This record gives sequence, C-alpha cells and structure tokens, in this order.
Amino acid sequence: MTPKLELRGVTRAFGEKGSPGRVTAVRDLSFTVGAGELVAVVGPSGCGKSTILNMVSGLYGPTEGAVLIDGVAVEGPRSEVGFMLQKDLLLPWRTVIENVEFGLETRKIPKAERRRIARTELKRIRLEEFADSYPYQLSGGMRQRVALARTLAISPELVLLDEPFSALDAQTKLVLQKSFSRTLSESGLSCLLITHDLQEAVIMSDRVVVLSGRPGTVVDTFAVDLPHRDDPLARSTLPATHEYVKRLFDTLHIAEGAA
Ligand SMILES: Nc1ncnc2c1ncn2[C@@H]1O[C@H](COP(=O)(O)OP(=O)(O)OP(=O)(O)O)[C@@H](O)[C@H]1O
Repeated sequence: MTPKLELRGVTRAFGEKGSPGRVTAVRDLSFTVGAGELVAVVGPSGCGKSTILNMVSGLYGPTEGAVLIDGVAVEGPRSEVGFMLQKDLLLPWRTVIENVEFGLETRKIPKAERRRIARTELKRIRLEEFADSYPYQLSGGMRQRVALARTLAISPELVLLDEPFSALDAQTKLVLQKSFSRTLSESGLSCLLITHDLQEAVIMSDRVVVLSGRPGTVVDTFAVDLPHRDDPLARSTLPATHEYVKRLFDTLHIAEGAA
C-alpha cells in the first residue's frame, strides 16, 4: 500500500553549492508514515526537524531525493495537510468558533456549512460551551485544543504536529496528550509528530524515527509495540514504556556523541 507520507533519500542543504557557508541540514533521510499511523521524530537540537516539516508542507523542496504524499511528489502546499504548532496562533479578535472556521473560510466553504463543521469539532474536543468566548478567556491547554479543532475542521489526511505541547505545564501536557491521542485515533488520521520529549514519542506513537545531530540522518527507527495508542496515560504506566524510553535515550546519547 502507498504510504500517506514518504521521505525517499531526502537531503536538504542551504547556501550556494561549493560555498564555505553551505550547510547540510538533513542527509539521505528515508522513512514513511502509513495510513492511520502516528510516527514520532526525535533528535537533538538542530538535527533538521523544522527542515523536514517545511519540506513536507511544501515550503521548499529537497536538494536530493523526494518527499511524497500518497505517492505524489510535494511541489507546494497541499490542501490535505493540516498543522499544529507549539504556539496556538489563534486570532485574538475572533471568537473560538470563528477561529475554528478560519481554514474553512479560506477554502470558500459557505457560512452555514462552516458553522456546522466548527460546532462538530468543538464538540469533539469538548469545548462547545466556549464557542463564543475569545482566546484570551481560555487557558493555554484549552487554546491548544481549539487549535486542534481548527486543524481538524479542514478534514486533513495528514497532520503535522510540531512540538504541540512543549509550551504547556506538565499537568496540562498530560491531559492534552490524552485528549489529542483519543481524537487523532478516533479520526484515523496519519500524523507526523516532531518532539524533543522522548517519553511523549513513546506514549503517543506507533513508530519512532530517531535522527542524529546535524546533518540529520536516521540512526534508528522502531515500532512501539504497546497497547493504548489512544491513551498515553495508560501507556505511560506500562513497564515496557520505560524500556523504549531508555532505548531512545541511549541511541540519542550515542548519536550526539558521534555528531
Ligand atoms: N533557511 C536556512 N538557511 C540556512 N541554514 C538553515 C536554514 N534552515 C535551517 N538551516 C540550518 O539547518 C540546520 C537544521 O535546522 P532546523 O531548524 O531544521 O533544525 P531543528 O531540528 O528544527 O532545530 P531545533 O530542534 O533547535 O528547533 C541548522 O543548522 C540550521 O542552521
């Protein structure tokens, strides 16, 4: 079966070819995200995680190799790709429901239909009673949930999650990891999760890709063969979870030492 996302021998360099300032951010990366799969990418700072996201979102292409969505090379922004960033980027002058409708508006969906979809998404994240509130009236965790609703409202097939919980306190993070995991599993979406948090990578994903320091190359990739992908809290209590986290820690330690 064609994967939802495939990076095939991807290298990306910046700067003039042959110039001393040329930097290779990632080298010969190959990995896939299958349909309905959540794949976490972890690696040391500067290993090229943002570069990967920028290529998958069509901001720029690889220097060598190919980035494919549904087997088709990405050559610009694709409507089936949704994003969730560390900062919620909600528009402060719009109500919660108007924020959720934003992506639908830019796609010229009629107003009544936009409202219907936005209400369904707010219900899904259990914030329907805040539809007419403004972002400043919500907690950081609630704002991130609204941002997820906005992402899902456009019915994406692939969701890119860029450190979506890193700005939150530890307790809010746990609650959100749980609610995101349930929502993403229920929707059967394919997801690429970029994270610095090794525990998060293990408790939320089906598979983990480990990158080395710059230039980022794949140093390990493994399936997380544990139950409860839709419930990170339950997964975090399993003894085997700690084995996986330790494996990641050891791999990254070696990778950093070699960089
Ligand atoms: N547009 C650019 N021009 C020049 N160099 C770049 C550009 N984008 C990224 N780089 C370089 O490529 C390397 C990887 O950058 P990138 O931002 O992808 O890493 P990252 O893993 O997201 O970093 P962090 O974890 O610290 O956010 C860095 O050394 C960076 O300086």
